[in-house]
Amino acid sequence: MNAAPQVEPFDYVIFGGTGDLAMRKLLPAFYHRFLDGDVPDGCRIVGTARAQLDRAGYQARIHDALKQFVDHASYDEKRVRKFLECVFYLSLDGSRADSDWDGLSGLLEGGEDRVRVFYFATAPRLYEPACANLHEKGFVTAGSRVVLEKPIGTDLASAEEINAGVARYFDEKHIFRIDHYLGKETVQDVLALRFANPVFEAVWSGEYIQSIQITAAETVGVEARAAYYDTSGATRDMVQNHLLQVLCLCAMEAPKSLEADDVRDAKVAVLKALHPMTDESVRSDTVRAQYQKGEIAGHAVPGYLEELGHPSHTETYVALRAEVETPRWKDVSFYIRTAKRMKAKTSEIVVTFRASSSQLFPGASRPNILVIRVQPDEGLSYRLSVKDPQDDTFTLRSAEMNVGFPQQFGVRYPDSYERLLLDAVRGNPILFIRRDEVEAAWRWIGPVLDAWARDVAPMSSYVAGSWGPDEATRMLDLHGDVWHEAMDDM
Ligand SMILES: NC(=O)C1=CN([C@@H]2O[C@H](COP(=O)(O)OP(=O)(O)OC[C@H]3O[C@@H](n4cnc5c(N)ncnc54)[C@H](OP(=O)(O)O)[C@@H]3O)[C@@H](O)[C@H]2O)C=CC1
Ligand SMILES: O=C1O[C@H](COP(=O)(O)O)[C@@H](O)[C@H](O)[C@H]1O
Repeated sequence: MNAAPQVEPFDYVIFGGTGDLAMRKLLPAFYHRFLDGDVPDGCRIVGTARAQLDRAGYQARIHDALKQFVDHASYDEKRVRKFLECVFYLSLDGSRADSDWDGLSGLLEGGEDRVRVFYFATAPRLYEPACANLHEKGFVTAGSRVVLEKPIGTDLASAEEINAGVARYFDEKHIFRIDHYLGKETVQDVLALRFANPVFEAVWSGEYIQSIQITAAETVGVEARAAYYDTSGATRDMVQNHLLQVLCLCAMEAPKSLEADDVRDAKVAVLKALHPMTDESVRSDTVRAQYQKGEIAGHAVPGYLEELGHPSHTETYVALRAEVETPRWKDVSFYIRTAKRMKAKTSEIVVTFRASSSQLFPGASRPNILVIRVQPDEGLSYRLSVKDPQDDTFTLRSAEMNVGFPQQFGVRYPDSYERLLLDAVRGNPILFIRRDEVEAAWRWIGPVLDAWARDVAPMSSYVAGSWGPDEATRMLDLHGDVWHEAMDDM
């Protein structure tokens, strides 16, 4: 049962309402919230983009998108038609003052206090001019707020510029910088696991933990998003935002409370405690690579450069080793890895504990390993040592405790956007990123990107459908660690 407060009717304006994100994620997420009764009568969802399209044409596109992206069990033709009644479309160029802002006024309901969310599902260069127009045309009211998609900028300077630009028109408390990884239930579970379970709370430090790996592996290539991706790469697309946020949740000290700013203070403290990257550490502690042609699930797939059709220095794979310089994390390696065209789609956090110091079973026990399966198959597993039942001596054997959350709770695990879209309506910022977090993350990752741009470390390659380049295996080997997929041999 949802314990969050019911919302009053709201207006939600999606800039970029015809784009990939809106069709694949935002509108299906709204449909799910509608099914749950969280989009009450009187709500308006207004898609905007420059394309000339009428309302019926837009509704037809969404209809197709819901057929494609909503799971079979949740798709109900009658409910879809009802949901589409609250959807409108306006051809609007957010960057132009002479665009149809009056038309937008005409589509919105209510007065000053009605919640109006302006969601920017567009390239970040639109954020400031569109905010300026919203301000100029009188849309900035007590109940209005903006949601900004990532990436905020391509480096620290551009992020600062975008943040400052938006801040001219909206207070920080009305700016919701979305990071959909924070909306994932299993990412939020990191807090519950760490701070609601004394067993884990007690061992969550370098005294017991040897390393923490955070992986987001995808089987897809860059496909229709090639133009965007080639200017971004895996590090800007996934590490600067999603994976550093996950690292913060794994490494932070207990926040004073679950108030948004206490949690954000605790996260930003981690970002500031990351050991700065130098050219030397970029050489030893980073690996970047591009996929070459290969096979995924029995299908031949082209290499990145073939897919792109031109030369490129953009990485589709990145692995990094980071250190958090706080007493809690002395001598602990944090590994972050993400890539396209890997062997399997999986996002997970893998905690490797130090070997037991007990003399009773010298050298016999394998490390305990905790795996938080972010997606798919959301859940937890814990590998521990038990006595081998087939041996009369005290020989040890590994056993696994495994919890699958959807099975345990008998619920569908929602897409992260379902939670985040409504949190913006409720004005609850806990799962959104504060300005200083974005900038601290760029401050840390920037030197890696700069060093790569100067070719301080080489670009490697990996076969599509593999677990990445050998260089990444060697990077861990130097610290006595192995990637999760190779741990069965540990
Ligand atoms: N797609 C994804 O999976 C993810 C995307 N994001 C981020 O979301 C944002 C959007 O991505 P995505 O949907 O893939 O991009 P798309 O290129 O698919 O869509 C961009 C949208 O913006 C509209 N648009 C462009 N210029 C303007 C303008 N001046 N005024 C109003 N609308 C405009 C386009 O329509 P038109 O050209 O008709 O104006 C289109 O609807 C990006 O910042 C991306 O990084 C973040 C996470 C995941
Ligand atoms: O933000 C992004 O995330 C997706 C991966 O999200 P996930 O929830 O499926 O793990 C990634 O494909 C995309 O390139 C990136 O922009």
